[in-house]
Amino acid sequence: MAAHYVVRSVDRADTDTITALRRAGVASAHEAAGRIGLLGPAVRARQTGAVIAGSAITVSCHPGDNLMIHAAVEVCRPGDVLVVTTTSPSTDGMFGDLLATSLRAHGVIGLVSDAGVRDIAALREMGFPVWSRAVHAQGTVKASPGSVNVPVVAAGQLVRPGDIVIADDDGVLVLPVAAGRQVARAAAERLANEADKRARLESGALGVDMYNLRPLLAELGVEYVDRLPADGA
Ligand SMILES: O=C([O-])CC(=O)C(=O)O
Ligand SMILES: [Mg+2]
Repeated sequence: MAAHYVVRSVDRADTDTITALRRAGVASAHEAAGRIGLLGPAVRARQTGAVIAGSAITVSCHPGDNLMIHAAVEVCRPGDVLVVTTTSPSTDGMFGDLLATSLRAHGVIGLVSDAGVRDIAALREMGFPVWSRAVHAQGTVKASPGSVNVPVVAAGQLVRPGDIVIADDDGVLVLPVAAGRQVARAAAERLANEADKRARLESGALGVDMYNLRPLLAELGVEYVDRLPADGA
């Protein structure tokens, strides 16, 4: 039989790095990281406007069974984000407002789940942000073993315990702790640079000039014409 573990100790990123990455948001941090780390878009925000960043507590559950989510609560620390996966695909509603209440009591700031959530109105009402593959009322049991704080794969993305999780309306990004500071710095630079670009675009500047794209378009054989040539070619 496979071994199952609840691992208590997790190496987390420092608070300043996590705060800087939350400010950057998913898209900028993802670019700054070299366009890596995103979960697939099937795991999406179930509310509007929530932005979180924290340390991953990972949970590997049997499909249709939330036993290990309950087991995970006591190893969480304030600022953590619970990342739930199942060992085969499942959209069952294994998480709802009761589990959210329990997690919040232990300082957890949000849930990322490769499975389903339910009680979505109550979750929105209480302001506990969730990113999930599905919203589905299907009930689950507490019967099968799994693990807490082992590496998992969520929506195609490897997540290790303690990884930095950033989530907002654009999706969910996961970064290794070791990369955090450098990505936070690069993201801050990007944002400063974007402020300048935004101002220029606002005043009517064209991207093709700002980014010097006209030579590239010409090199790629893109021709400017007043009307489509008669043969359409
Ligand atoms: O209890 C469950 O199975 C999941 C749920 O609905 C909750 O956490 O409120
Ligand atoms: Mg419920």
